Amino acid sequence: MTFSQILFDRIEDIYARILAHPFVSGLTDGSLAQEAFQFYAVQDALYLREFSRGLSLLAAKAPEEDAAILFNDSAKNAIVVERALHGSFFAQWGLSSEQVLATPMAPNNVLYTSYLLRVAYERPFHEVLGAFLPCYWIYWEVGKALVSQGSPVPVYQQWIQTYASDTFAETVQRVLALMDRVAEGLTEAQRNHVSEHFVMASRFEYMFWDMGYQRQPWDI
Ligand SMILES: Cc1ncc(C[n+]2csc(CCO)c2C)c(N)n1
Repeated sequence: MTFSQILFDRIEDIYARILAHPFVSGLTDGSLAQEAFQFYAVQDALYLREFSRGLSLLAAKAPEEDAAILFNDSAKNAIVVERALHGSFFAQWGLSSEQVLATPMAPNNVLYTSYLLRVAYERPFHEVLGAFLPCYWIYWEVGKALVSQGSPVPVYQQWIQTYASDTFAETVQRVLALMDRVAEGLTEAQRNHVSEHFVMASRFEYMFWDMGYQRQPWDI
């Protein structure tokens, strides 16, 4: 059993809850309210800016050149994807970049991005990798799970295809291979730290979809 398989076993329940969440099932059956998807997409643009900064830190800590290339590319890509969102989805909805970037972050988005950046600034490479891995892996798994059903809503279909694409699959497989290679040199205690970050970030992935579905307000 590879280390990444052990990691995925730890989030089996979280992953099942993600697939069953009405935000995710609503993408394929078309029942997800457009307003909830819009809320999610705006929050995701804000998330991607922070995530990209975290990836730059991960690249700076990379122990080998190939890993540095992978995460520097990904850091750039997260910003390119954020801008592409502005150019397509947001333009269709009549939202300007200024409006999107002036939107306050919702509570679960603050939680998730603050956690990622704290780990990225403070912890060693293997732990940062554990925290950033669910972002790649869960989106790929969800993309693969949804693509055969597709969506009657063109915007949702476009979203599904992004994450079920071969180019995205290739990136995720590289990150997974790196995780397995890095794990070979870790002690049991170090592996446990990786696993704790992996589980925590996976919880935040669930909470991010739930944030979109609820259009999560600040209660105070
Ligand atoms: C909450 C949230 N989690 C994961 C992703 C997916 N994702 C974002 S950046 C990136 C790698 C670099 O492009 C990946 C896989 C997302 N969009 N939003």
